[in-house]
Amino acid sequence: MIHKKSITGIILAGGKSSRMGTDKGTLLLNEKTFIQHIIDAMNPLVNHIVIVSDNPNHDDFEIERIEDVIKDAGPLAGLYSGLQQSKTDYNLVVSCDVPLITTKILKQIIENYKEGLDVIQLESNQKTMPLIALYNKTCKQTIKQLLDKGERRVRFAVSQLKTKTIMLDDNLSSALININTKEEFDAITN
Ligand SMILES: Nc1nc2c(ncn2[C@@H]2O[C@H](COP(=O)(O)OP(=O)(O)OP(=O)(O)O)[C@@H](O)[C@H]2O)c(=O)[nH]1
Repeated sequence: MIHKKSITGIILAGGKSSRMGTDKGTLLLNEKTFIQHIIDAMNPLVNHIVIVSDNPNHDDFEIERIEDVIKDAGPLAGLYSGLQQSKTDYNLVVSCDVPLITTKILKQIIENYKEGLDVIQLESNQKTMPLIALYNKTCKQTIKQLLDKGERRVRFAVSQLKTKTIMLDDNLSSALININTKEEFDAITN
C-alpha cells in the first residue's frame, strides 16, 4: 500500500453550490460541517490535507486553503488546481458534498493502487465517482490539456487516463451519497 507520507488529501470545495443555494462545505450534519466530516475521514490516511476553494470562509478549518488556478471552470479545474499545487506523488481527492464518506472506504481506494495507474475511482449503483478517487500527480498534464481545449467533464478526463474502477459493496453505497440539493440534505438530516 502507498505510504501515507506520499499522499495529500485534496478536498474540492469551490464552485457555486447553485442547486443548494448556500455553500455546501459549511452545512452542518451532526453539528459538524461537511468539510470537517471529509477531513476526519481522510486524516488517518494522508500526510496532510488541503481545501481547494476561493471562499475565505473556508479559512476557518485548521488546514491550508489553496485557490483555483483556473477560475469558474468547475470541478475539473478544482482537481487540476489541487494536483498542480500538490507536493506529493499521490492525491486522495474528495468533493465536499459527500459527508457520509468513511475512512474504511477511502482506504480501499488506496489499497487498490498499482504501479502505472493514473486514477483509482469508486463505482456504486452503476455510477462512477471520479470525485472520490486517488490521482497520481502525473495526471495534471492531461487534465490541463483537456481544460485548455474547453473540456469540463471530470468523467471524460478520467476516461482519458489509466483508470481502475472499484465496485463498492451495495451495503456501503449509502456512504457515498452526494448532497447537492436542499431535499437531499433534508433526507440525511431528518
Ligand atoms: N475548487 C473548485 N471546486 C469546485 C468547483 N466547482 C465545483 N467544485 C467542487 O466540486 C464538487 C462537485 O461540484 P458540483 O456539485 O458539480 O458543482 P457545485 O458548484 O458545487 O454545485 P452546483 O452549482 O449546484 O452544480 C463540489 O465539492 C464542489 O465544491 C470549482 O470551480 N473549483
